[in-house]
Amino acid sequence: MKLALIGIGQAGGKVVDALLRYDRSARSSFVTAALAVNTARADLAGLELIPPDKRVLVGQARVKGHGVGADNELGAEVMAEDVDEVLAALDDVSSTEVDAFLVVAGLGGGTGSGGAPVLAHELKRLYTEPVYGIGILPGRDEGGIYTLNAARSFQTFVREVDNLIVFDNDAWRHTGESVKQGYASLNEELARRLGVLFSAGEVTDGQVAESVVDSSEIINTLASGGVSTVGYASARLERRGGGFLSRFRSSSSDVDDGGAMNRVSSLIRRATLGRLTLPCDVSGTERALVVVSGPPETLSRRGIERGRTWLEEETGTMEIRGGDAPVDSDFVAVVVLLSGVTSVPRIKELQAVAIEAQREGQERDATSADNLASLLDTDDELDALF
Ligand SMILES: Nc1nc2c(ncn2[C@@H]2O[C@H](COP(=O)(O)OP(=O)(O)OP(=O)(O)O)[C@@H](O)[C@H]2O)c(=O)[nH]1
Repeated sequence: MKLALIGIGQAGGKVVDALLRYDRSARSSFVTAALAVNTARADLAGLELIPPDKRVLVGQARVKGHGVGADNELGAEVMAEDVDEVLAALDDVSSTEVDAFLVVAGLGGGTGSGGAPVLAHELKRLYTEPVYGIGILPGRDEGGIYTLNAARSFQTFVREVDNLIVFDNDAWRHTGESVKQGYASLNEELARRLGVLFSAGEVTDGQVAESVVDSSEIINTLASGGVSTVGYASARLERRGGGFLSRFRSSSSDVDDGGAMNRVSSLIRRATLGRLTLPCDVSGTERALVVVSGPPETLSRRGIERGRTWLEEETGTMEIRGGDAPVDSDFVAVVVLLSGVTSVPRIKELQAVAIEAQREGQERDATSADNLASLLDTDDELDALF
């Protein structure tokens, strides 16, 4: 599947960099265009793989390249003011080369949190291709403002995109490690999962899949809308004698042997029941997609079928697509995309924060109205005196 990636804010830019790194190392070429947008000049300069002419500084007139300091209303305003500059950087991307747009942002800060929904809205207005979001939730230890930003931005972002794939930093923090210490490994983890998913169907090294996952299957799975989460599991392969290439010359009787079948079906279970990018109860899933990637002889169709049947029971949905993606690798990897998940404790928690913030805002407004009324009363009394 061919994607145009747009990373907004620091987290967004770094995740897009990580996706480019995956794309190059796996020689998968699912990235057609990659763009970084930020209000902070230094964050753009710190990126590695996004070409310098595809790094767009917005809000210069307002914040002079110094960032918006976690003010996501300001982040939204500067994006709205400078959105034409961002769209101009996408001008050379022909929509025939792109199957979808992917807008990536950390939802706890200011630039990405405020800007991503605004840009997604514009992209949807201008292009017919789907616009997906990748939203990164803050760690609980990052403080109230990050949680509040994420709570507000999440609600808007999910409305503006065709599907929001969520990564919860909090669920991925290693014990004793702050979220910041682990960013590089978190980004690599997310890039690996999305990389396997989106590179499915893109021909690598002339390998042909038995039952290809093409872009329309990814699009149909994500068409449930709402929120998605991604699971992953992999197994290292034992090298057989006769050198690396001999694995690709195995006879057809090896192709669907019991070992390969069990390996694939158990990887599908592990990917689903292991740590998801956004932990949730999988029984509230609307649609799912399974991608099994590895050397051709390890891609057992019966294993995929068995895994799909199990996933149908586990998720309660019949809308499960699946297929393989042959690659020259020492691993078999499985990605499970669970789309339209509804039973997500972390989202419920954020919604409660958003409702509470709205209630406090209304109370504050009501209190200021009361104060105003009492001031008016005083004025009336004063008027009465004179
Ligand atoms: N997974 C991941 N999360 C990140 C990364 N960098 C920052 N974050 C998270 O993203 C949120 C902050 O967003 P940033 O992207 O730094 O902020 P910004 O959008 O640049 O906005 P401002 O700095 O306020 O202008 C926090 O919750 C961070 O934990 C990263 O490289 N990977």
